[in-house]
Amino acid sequence: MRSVSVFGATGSVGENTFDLLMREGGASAYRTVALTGGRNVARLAEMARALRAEIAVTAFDDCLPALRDALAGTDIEVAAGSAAVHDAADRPADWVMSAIVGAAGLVPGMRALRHGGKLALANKESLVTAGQLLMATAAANEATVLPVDSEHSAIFQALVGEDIAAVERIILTASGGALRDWPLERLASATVAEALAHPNWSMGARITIDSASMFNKALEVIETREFFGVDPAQIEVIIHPESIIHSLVGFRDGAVMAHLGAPDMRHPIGYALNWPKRQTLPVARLDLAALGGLSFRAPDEIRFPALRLAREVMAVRGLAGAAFNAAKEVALDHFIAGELGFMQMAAVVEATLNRVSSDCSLGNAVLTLEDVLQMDHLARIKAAEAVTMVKGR
Ligand SMILES: NC(=O)C1=CN([C@@H]2O[C@H](COP(=O)(O)OP(=O)(O)OC[C@H]3O[C@@H](n4cnc5c(N)ncnc54)[C@H](OP(=O)(O)O)[C@@H]3O)[C@@H](O)[C@H]2O)C=CC1
Ligand SMILES: CC(=O)[C@@H](O)[C@H](O)COP(=O)(O)O
Ligand SMILES: [Mn+2]
Repeated sequence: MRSVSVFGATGSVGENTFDLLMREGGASAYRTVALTGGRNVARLAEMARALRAEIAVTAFDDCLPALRDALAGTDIEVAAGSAAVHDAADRPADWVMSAIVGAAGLVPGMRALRHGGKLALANKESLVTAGQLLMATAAANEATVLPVDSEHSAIFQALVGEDIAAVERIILTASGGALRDWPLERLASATVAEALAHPNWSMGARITIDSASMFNKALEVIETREFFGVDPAQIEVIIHPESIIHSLVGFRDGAVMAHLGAPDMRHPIGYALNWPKRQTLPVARLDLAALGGLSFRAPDEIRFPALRLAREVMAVRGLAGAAFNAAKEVALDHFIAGELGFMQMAAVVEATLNRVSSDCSLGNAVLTLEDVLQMDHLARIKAAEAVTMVKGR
């Protein structure tokens, strides 16, 4: 029986993963090693009972009593705290879903890779912050990293049987997010609720807001560079409001392979779960006649400064991705808390990169996980200063 673990089980990707595991037979088809969550311990306990997990872990110490109560009378182990989440990744599993949101997902994914096996990677922040290290760790341990981000799964599928050296360009599609049709001058006043109204995808709050600011696409451009090992100049972004084409690969003979499908994360998750085979998945089938047409437009980098910043980060590489992601997370926290305007998020990220690079060289090669975690910590301090500076302008 195949063994699985799901990190971030209670989130949007986690729920979709759980749905597929249950449809494919649940506890009679899979041995579930570890399930982790955050504050939603009631749901974590429900999932752990349904899949008869060996251990359920909440990332937050104060949630332990509630998790223990919810799993009383079962033989499921419980634990709490970020160290317990990391330790859960030391329990070998054949297939591990990395779906914690943010940089908090990096260490569990890295620890899981030490056992070989398959890492289904939704946590794009792992590649943005530590791409070279993560891919080297996977190679050293003969582990397979399977992309779950819809664009990267699409590219991965378009590359089956192809030589990466024959790739001329990779075209990432972007919905443009909730505010894509707003006039530029109105964006500064966008509220959290407005940024959360994604036109096509149902996702966690943080990625949904990142989608509206295009920080999500900025992270994905870097993720593409790190996962596929292509040159940044080969990566393009195109706004495709329908989110039906999930990305495209252009080859040196002029052919362009596109991956199409309904916007449903159970496709890329199911592909990673069943890889290298394909199984029947419960996703809506495309009706092209009903769709009628697909549209595209070039992204505007004034409207979406995150895309320009991603290019700058890729030019430096090294620890710049860790600083960029940490600054983005701090800026997003302040936007969600109502303390920063929508367009001020990019200003905070840019100011943070400037502040960090005046103190140390971001372009240093990433040597260890500790280097990345230290940069993450430093950039959060600098980002908090940048928030004060940007708010005072
Ligand atoms: N949602 C989507 O469709 C897609 C998501 N992704 C990526 O997948 C990842 C997950 O996204 P999504 O599912 O939307 O996120 P959600 O916010 O919906 O879920 C996040 C998960 O992480 C847990 N969590 C939150 N904070 C911490 C922490 N500090 N330590 C450990 N666990 C924590 C949450 O627990 P709890 O809720 O119990 O508090 C939850 O289980 C992100 O990296 C995102 O960019 C990529 C492509 C598509
Ligand atoms: C489903 C998925 O992979 C998300 O990352 C999605 O791509 C977000 O949509 P945007 O294209 O709006 O960023
Ligand atoms: Mn995506």
